[in-house]
Amino acid sequence: MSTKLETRDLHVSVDGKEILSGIDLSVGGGEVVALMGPNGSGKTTLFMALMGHPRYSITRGSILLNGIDITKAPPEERSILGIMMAFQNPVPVPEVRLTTLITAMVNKRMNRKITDSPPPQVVAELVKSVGDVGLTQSHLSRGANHGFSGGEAKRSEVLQLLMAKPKVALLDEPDSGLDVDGVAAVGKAVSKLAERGTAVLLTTHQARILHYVSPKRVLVLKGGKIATQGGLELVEEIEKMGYEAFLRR
Ligand SMILES: Nc1ncnc2c1ncn2[C@@H]1O[C@H](COP(=O)(O)OP(=O)(O)OP(=O)(O)O)[C@@H](O)[C@H]1O
Repeated sequence: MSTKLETRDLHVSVDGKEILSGIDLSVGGGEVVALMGPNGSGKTTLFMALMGHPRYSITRGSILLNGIDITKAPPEERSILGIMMAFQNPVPVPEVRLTTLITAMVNKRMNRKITDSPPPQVVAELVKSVGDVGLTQSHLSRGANHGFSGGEAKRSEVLQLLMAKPKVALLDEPDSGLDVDGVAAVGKAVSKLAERGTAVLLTTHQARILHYVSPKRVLVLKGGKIATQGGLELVEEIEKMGYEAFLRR
């Protein structure tokens, strides 16, 4: 069955303050939906709520995965159901080598013991994917994201998604801090994820990555609400006008 993630009238508060006020969205397997909006409009808040972060309280509305209400599901359950997030500021995990982390995720997906050695085809795929995202084998043997440059950490997050093959991928500004080649590499990797059937929601402030991922829809958030939605033409308007004028038009 093809994946479908939906939110209905989603209201989210942080520390008692309402940040999102009635978000309705839907993203299906194989689709990319881009989320844009000025700083502070609520993009990260939406992703944290979708992941089930306990600080983000859902005060009204629901989150559905393939029609099943997961609004109250703990983060571990959402992860097991196949929802995975790449963070705006990836967290270093010095104690766990990147290769160990990726092997554990792949083993979990394949219902193997998480400490098992990966099968040869997975090793071959990992070697290729490391090259595709512009990292090197030496990054694999370092603590995950530990001492990685900003751009390397973003590439590492996308590498993890490529290998974990989640049903739903939430990418929070996957292009921030990346050089031109990095945006191309990450853009192509995100596109590959969608081609393989993952439902992709991504936030960005730049048009460039969207030319690689061809989003089905672009949603523009303002003050915790979807102000408008459409196609890539919205991105061109935002680039030309800036958010203030765009949202006033
Ligand atoms: N504990 C809190 N109390 C009050 N406001 C908060 C709290 N936590 C977050 N906010 C506010 O929620 C709003 C949404 O933040 P969020 O990080 O979701 O925005 P964003 O759209 O991802 O922004 P950016 O583009 O800058 O990454 C911001 O205005 C932020 O200051």
